[in-house]
Amino acid sequence: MDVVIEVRDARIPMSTSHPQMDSWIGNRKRILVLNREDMISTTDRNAWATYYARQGTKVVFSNGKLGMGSMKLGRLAKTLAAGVNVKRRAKGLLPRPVRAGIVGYPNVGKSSLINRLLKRRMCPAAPRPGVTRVLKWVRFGTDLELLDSPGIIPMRISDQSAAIKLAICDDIGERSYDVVDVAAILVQMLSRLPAVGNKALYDRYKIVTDGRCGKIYVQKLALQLFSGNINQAAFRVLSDFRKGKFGWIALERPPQIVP
Ligand SMILES: Nc1nc2c(ncn2[C@@H]2O[C@H](COP(=O)(O)OP(=O)(O)OP(=O)(O)O)[C@@H](O)[C@H]2O)c(=O)[nH]1
Repeated sequence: MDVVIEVRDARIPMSTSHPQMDSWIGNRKRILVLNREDMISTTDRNAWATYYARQGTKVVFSNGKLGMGSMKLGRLAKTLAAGVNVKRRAKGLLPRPVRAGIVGYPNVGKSSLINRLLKRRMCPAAPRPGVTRVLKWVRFGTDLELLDSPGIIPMRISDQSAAIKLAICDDIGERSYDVVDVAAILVQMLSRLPAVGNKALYDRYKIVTDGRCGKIYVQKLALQLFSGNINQAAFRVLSDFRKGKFGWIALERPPQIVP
């Protein structure tokens, strides 16, 4: 690969950053993509844009569902890797297409971004993690080749808070977490987020939060809507969050900015 396009979930850019990514990328050029930009607020987006600009990191915000950002990504990849063909020409070799590898956690939108760029459904994309299973090269025009890759997660996620956020955002498989525990933590997180708070939870479910125990809240929701089935209640809370029923909000803000 001449350039690596690392895709992260804009709702959780830190938790979707693989601890080994830097060592894998080495000296290759990198473009950081915060996908799902439609799932965060403008304030969140600006906070992340400022943070990365201060670090001197190139970042592209994108929407893999509608295509925003994909053309910019293609252009940037070609520009960053232009040096490849300068070197080839100097050696008397013919130019070749620039090779850009798209990497990142499962379900962050890698395949969707490629499909949007190509304006064709070349790579399978679906609303669940683990859809892409093999590496696949696809050609974009005459001068860019893109590599779609299966989502990668660390063997062990030692940071529990990151693991929970990955579960909440549907970026890891359902079989790897307890849906009730995760929904209970989500209720607590939402009740503390200024952009959501207890009122938004009450408006949606007509249940008052005690601000401490998310599990009791999910149990109450189960009794109210699902004949006591706590799993179904937990799924409802998670799916409401993922559908933006509490508003579009990031679960992570840049380190130096207090949420
Ligand atoms: N709302 C929204 N949905 C998106 C966006 N990008 C992708 N999606 C949706 O998210 C789901 C997952 O997208 P994929 O492109 O399959 O994700 P992936 O990273 O290739 O997933 P793996 O195959 O698990 O590695 C699909 O249902 C997409 O339609 C986005 O920017 N916004």
